Amino acid sequence: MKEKAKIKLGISIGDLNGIGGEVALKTFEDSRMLDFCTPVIFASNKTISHLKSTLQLDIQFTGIPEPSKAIDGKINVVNVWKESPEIRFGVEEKQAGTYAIKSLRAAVNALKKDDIDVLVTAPINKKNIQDKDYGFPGHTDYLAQQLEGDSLMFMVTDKLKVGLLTDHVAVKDVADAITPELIRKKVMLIQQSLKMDFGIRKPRIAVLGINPHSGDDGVIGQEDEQVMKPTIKALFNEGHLVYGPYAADGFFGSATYLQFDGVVAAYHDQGLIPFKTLSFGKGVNYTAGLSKVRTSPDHGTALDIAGKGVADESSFKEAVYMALQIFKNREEYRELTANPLKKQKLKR
Ligand SMILES: NC(=O)c1ccc[n+]([C@@H]2O[C@H](COP(=O)([O-])OP(=O)(O)OC[C@H]3O[C@@H](n4cnc5c(N)ncnc54)[C@H](O)[C@@H]3O)[C@@H](O)[C@H]2O)c1
Ligand SMILES: N[C@H](C(=O)O)[C@H](O)COP(=O)(O)O
Repeated sequence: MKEKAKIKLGISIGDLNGIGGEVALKTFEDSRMLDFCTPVIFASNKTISHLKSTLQLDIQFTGIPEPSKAIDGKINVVNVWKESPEIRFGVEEKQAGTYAIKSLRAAVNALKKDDIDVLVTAPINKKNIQDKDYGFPGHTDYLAQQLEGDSLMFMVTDKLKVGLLTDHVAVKDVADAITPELIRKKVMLIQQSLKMDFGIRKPRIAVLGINPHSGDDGVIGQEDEQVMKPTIKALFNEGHLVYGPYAADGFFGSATYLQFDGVVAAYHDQGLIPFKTLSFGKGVNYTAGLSKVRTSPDHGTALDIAGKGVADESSFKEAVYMALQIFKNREEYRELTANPLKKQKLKR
């Protein structure tokens, strides 16, 4: 029987002065990882050689002329640039951001052309990536523009999956941004992702309130009364297993989150502080809702430890596993939903 082709996993290298290259390469120091996928790193042979020797990494890689030529069983490197940009670990500077975006653009182009199947992004610095051609606060917004679908910032582990109503939005703009339409759209994206990407048939979803104590019946702000409650009730009445709004502090403090398959947080830090506190190093940042799969570790560029060889690659490894699992789950979901009768097993 013909062996199924390995999933091609693209990697954008992130900020060159940060820990992205280190955690990505450390992940593939364990050659067993090549049994699960074929990695394709978007950077250059010289840059990867430099990282390898400076950080004393035990990897072998192969330069390939283009992503479609990736070889199974190898760590493939595409030459996105020919020059050797200086790597100055720990330094926040424009040049590192420029190369991060070159790598990301090349990887996303390959993803769109199906030269790679999934993408794992190493962290970028939001300030030094800004220029006239790239005006996004992070990967999520760029991918939303480049790929089909509506994006959702979804932070995931086995036990906790937190999706955001508003992601890279300034706190002063959060309340105005949260409308019944937005809540409905994001809740539906979370529900669909839990079904299609994580194989949960009837997901239970909790929504967190915007204000302290979900507003205490209108004593502290009106948003929970006027926007959150009626929208959640309407969704529930339509048959969706959506509950809330829950006061965020007690919800996490009492571990109520364990009773739900997904949690909807109103804004970035409401969701990401508990998420990272509970699972830093094991969590994955997944961009749900789009036509292609992109994951990322749960940390940033960590300039304070860059180049020291002490960065922990666990979350990057989880991001790799999760991208592969979601890709497979989506294939299975497509098969099942394309012809639901075909797969049913008759019980006699
Ligand atoms: N996916 C992404 O591109 C992404 C994600 C988060 C933050 N960022 C960006 O990264 C930059 C720095 O952000 P930050 O300082 O808030 O967060 P950070 O995650 O980079 O660092 C926070 C702390 O955690 C430590 N840390 C992070 N990853 C680690 C690892 N793998 N092993 C050991 N220690 C680790 C750091 O040393 C630091 O002390 C910002 O520009 C931010 O926007 C990017
Ligand atoms: N909020 C994300 C986190 O803390 O992990 C991070 O900034 C990355 O965002 P993008 O995936 O949009 O780059």
